[in-house]
Amino acid sequence: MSYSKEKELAISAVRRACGLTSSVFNRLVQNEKLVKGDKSPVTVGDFSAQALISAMIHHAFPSDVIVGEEDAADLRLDTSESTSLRERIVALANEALTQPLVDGETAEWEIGPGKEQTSAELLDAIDRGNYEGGRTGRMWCIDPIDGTKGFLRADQYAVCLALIVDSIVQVGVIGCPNLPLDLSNPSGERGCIFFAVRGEGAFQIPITSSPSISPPTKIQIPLTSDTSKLTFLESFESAHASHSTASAIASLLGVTNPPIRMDSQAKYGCLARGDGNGGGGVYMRLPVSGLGPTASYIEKIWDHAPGSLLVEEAGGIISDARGHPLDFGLGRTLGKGENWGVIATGKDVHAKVLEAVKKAFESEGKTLAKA
Ligand SMILES: Nc1ncnc2c1ncn2[C@@H]1O[C@H](COP(=O)(O)O)[C@@H](O)[C@H]1OP(=O)(O)O
Ligand SMILES: [Mg+2]
Ligand SMILES: [Mg+2]
Ligand SMILES: [Mg+2]
Repeated sequence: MSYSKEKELAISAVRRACGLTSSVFNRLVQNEKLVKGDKSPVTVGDFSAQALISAMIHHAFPSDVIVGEEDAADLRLDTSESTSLRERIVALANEALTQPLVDGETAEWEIGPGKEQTSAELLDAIDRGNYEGGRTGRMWCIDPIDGTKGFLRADQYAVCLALIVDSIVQVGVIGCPNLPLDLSNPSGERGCIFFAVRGEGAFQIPITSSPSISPPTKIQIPLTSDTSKLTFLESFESAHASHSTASAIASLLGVTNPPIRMDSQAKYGCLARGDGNGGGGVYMRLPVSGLGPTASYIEKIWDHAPGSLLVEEAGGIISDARGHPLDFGLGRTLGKGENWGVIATGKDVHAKVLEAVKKAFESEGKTLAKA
């Protein structure tokens, strides 16, 4: 089955959301940030980008369901703080929704100029992301700002969108407004969109372009069997993934390149296009404490769905620390006790990396057997 309409929609929604989040960053004021129940931050950028993407999906594919990170409960409160946040979010989402189409966008299913949505419609669009997930059917998955802490630091973040059909990711798009097109030239042009459709390869385009304006660049993980040439791609935030276990694994593999520490699924884009020193990369995400059923954090599907397809289509393998595939059919998360971290790398070295993970765990007194 071809997913060309879904791909076009997803790229257009992600590009618009990236424009929105970049402009929000420049105008962000302190009281536009909330702290969620899990202590993580959420901004007007997260809410308005989810409203925008969800409204576009609903307009183009009204019967599809959506799993989105954010919900509008805090925006529906009858307080002055809530009212002013709501007004900002509605204005921002409408500004992005009604922007003129760029070359290659299809007027038939874009919302487009003159079609402002009401506040109620946009709050409902955010809450349409409340779907509980599951094994069957077509389901979109939105992380409107992945790496909100990076976003607030003016560092890396990503706007992430995937289409999952019967638990398999079929389309994945990751927009990275602050990522250099060429990581080895950090002062060069910034802003990349990565995209993949299952069976069709992985691609990068500049955020300022669209696939119909300039041909996308096909990207590939470099082939190598020499693990010592690998570059580790790790969370910037040491509370999100263990830097020390990653470093022990890197030593076992003979790695000498320093790790690239970066927020968000931008790491999957860097892995897929071969950033590092030409020897391929490893996305390494292991819990800070506990493992499997005792892990300190349960991974969410929106944090890995598009990245996993990008890696597979660029010639990589993604699994947990036991080598099990990620299961996107268990609900909104990768499953409590079902997922044991995330490890993604080129297919020639994946098995060797898993061997090193096992050894590193053994020396920490942990076992990969299910308790
Ligand atoms: N305690 C945590 N452990 C692991 N990941 C977390 C934790 N808290 C938030 N996250 C999520 O980890 C992702 C950031 O990935 P990375 O660590 O690779 O930069 C984000 O999705 C972030 O949520 P959010 O989307 O709200 O920023
Ligand atoms: Mg968040
Ligand atoms: Mg996220
Ligand atoms: Mg997020």
